[in-house]
Amino acid sequence: MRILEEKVNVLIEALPYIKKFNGKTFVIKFGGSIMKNEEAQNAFIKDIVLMKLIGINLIIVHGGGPKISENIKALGKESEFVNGLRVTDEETMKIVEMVLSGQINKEITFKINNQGVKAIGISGKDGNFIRAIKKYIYNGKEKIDIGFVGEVEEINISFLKDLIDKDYIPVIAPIGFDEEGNSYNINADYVASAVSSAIKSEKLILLTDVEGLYKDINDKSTFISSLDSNEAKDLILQEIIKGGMLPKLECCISAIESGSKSVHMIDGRKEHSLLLEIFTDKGIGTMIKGGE
Ligand SMILES: Nc1ncnc2c1ncn2[C@@H]1O[C@H](COP(=O)(O)OP(=O)(O)O)[C@@H](O)[C@H]1O
Ligand SMILES: CC(=O)N[C@@H](CCC(=O)OP(=O)(O)O)C(=O)O
Repeated sequence: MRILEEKVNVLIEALPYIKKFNGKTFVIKFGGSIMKNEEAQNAFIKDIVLMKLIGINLIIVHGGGPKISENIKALGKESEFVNGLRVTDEETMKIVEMVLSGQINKEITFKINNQGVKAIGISGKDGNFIRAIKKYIYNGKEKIDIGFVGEVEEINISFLKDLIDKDYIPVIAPIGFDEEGNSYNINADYVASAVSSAIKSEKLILLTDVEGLYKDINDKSTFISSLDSNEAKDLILQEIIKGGMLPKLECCISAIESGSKSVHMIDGRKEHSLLLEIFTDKGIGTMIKGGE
């Protein structure tokens, strides 16, 4: 009897959120660091299907960094990163496309379609979707060339809206193009943030391999469950946030400042973390809201 009551309570707690989010659009980034966990990946697919069936429009952007590195290693080469971005020569770009567009994108898309919900896998090269420009890194003194690494210049919003209007879940591989015929490798957080900004999504949700944001990653008591974009900027200015979290947090701030209502960073290793964040009062990760 108690179990039944608990189940009913879960549904009742979710009801206002279900009403609130019906017809709204969420952009969800599925990070490569959690892809090796099969259970978490299957739970993610189920969460996506459920959210779509209750009327939320979804756009998925996926990563795949670890799998790209594995493939590069199999060729006897080492991956090289500058400021968290992969140095991408011509040969590396071919591997990036093969892994992201050819493999991971199709795997996720197929799994969603198999559950009876329509998904369509695209990269930024399909439908002129992500126009990119070459990204340089500045180290204070000079401009560093890291090859075919891009940043988003323009998102083809009407193409995206057409897919959503036809009830598809677009599943996006973070690869861009330019008019000269170049392909670009773009960090998936940047693509998710740019897509979220372009369509002014209700939520941008980044699934990663950490519970959320800590003031000090070595002290679990410093977990931050909610902050606004000004507080997030302060953490960066004070150099409290470092490493892989720095570009991620910058993406969150940029999405908020361009019109996304909220950004959530959640632990993709935890099964059904998406549902727990969206449909419970307390949530489980870090939520960033617009500044006052
Ligand atoms: N202050 C912080 N709070 C949370 N995570 C942090 C922080 N500083 C660094 N990190 C690291 O950032 C990592 C997430 O970034 P990243 O590896 O780029 O994720 P992904 O592959 O999902 O994009 C975490 O695994 C964590 O170790
Ligand atoms: C330029 C750059 O670094 N691109 C990334 C693209 C994949 C990605 O972003 O994957 P994760 O989300 O799993 O890190 C890379 O080559 O690894």
